[in-house]
Amino acid sequence: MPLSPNPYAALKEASQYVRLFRGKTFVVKVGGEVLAEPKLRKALCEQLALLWSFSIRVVVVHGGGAELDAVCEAMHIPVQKVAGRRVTSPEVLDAAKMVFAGQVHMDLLAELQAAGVPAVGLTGLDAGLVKATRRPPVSVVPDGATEPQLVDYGLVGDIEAVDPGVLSHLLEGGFLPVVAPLSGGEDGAIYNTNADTIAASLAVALKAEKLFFLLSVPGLLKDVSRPSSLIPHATLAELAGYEAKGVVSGGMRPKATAVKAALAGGVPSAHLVSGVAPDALLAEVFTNEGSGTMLVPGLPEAAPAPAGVQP
Ligand SMILES: Nc1ncnc2c1ncn2[C@@H]1O[C@H](COP(=O)(O)OP(=O)(O)O)[C@@H](O)[C@H]1O
Ligand SMILES: CC(=O)N[C@@H](CCC(=O)OP(=O)(O)O)C(=O)O
Repeated sequence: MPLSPNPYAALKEASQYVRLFRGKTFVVKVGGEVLAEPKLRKALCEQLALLWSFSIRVVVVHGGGAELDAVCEAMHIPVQKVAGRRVTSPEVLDAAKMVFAGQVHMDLLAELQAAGVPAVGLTGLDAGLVKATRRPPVSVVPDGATEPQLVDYGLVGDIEAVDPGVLSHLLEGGFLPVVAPLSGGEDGAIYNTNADTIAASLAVALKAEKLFFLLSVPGLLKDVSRPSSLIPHATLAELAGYEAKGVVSGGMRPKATAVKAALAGGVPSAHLVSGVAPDALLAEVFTNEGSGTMLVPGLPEAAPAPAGVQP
């Protein structure tokens, strides 16, 4: 929903949220089309720059799954995903290092610099930010199946601990950290860890006010083929209901798990927002109506009504 057409009313509406969120931490996960398409990436970085300029402490976690698929295909490396997570052979991990800590990472940093933001790039290995152990074979129900199957995800890291110290230092210094989805093992190993999972763990460790997932779709949809079936609010219980009905599939599965972990870990709200619709992130932060799906642990509270402005 756009802000009021009256510029002063719009300013008043937004200023309530600016006051509310100044000095608070937002973790923003960016993936999919938003990363790949230069115009969308630029538009996203301009929105992030605005949040940063209002003294909101922003941490970006990026994915790059689609870019890694393309590189693997070009290198004739098989691509296999189960329940939205990648099976990672040593060859896939080598490509993941190039894509996640290289191409995707640099392009995002360059665009943030262009938007006037002092962005600093890190992976989960920097200063022990994301510590992981290799995932043992696990029982998973693949999309469309009813029976679980034993899956060995290979060099995929399950997060054991996060040490957000380096992020806190950067945020204190006014920098905007950008984290790539690679994690480190005790033994010097490097693992591939889903970016949604890293974003949720960092949001909990940083006591973030909000966790955002920017998507190619408008938010959580009742029917993934109908963008108009957007679910504007959901509680954890309602999310569990949608999962049970099979509404949540593919890349939305790790996101649903990440949302549950973040809310259970004390993050007050998680937001599934379009990275494609113009200024959808700003609309989610600065308007009463929002633009995507807001997920909260219990019943959604009424949005704080700005004094003097009708919701
Ligand atoms: N109920 C749902 N609502 C919205 N998207 C869904 C739903 N179920 C499955 N999806 C799929 O999940 C995708 C989001 O995950 P993904 O594309 O992996 O994002 P990213 O690459 O940003 O992590 C959507 O593009 C959509 O195809
Ligand atoms: C283990 C696992 O699935 N890792 C992900 C990490 C990248 C990611 O999460 O990218 P998106 O957010 O763009 O999907 C992968 O290899 O695709």
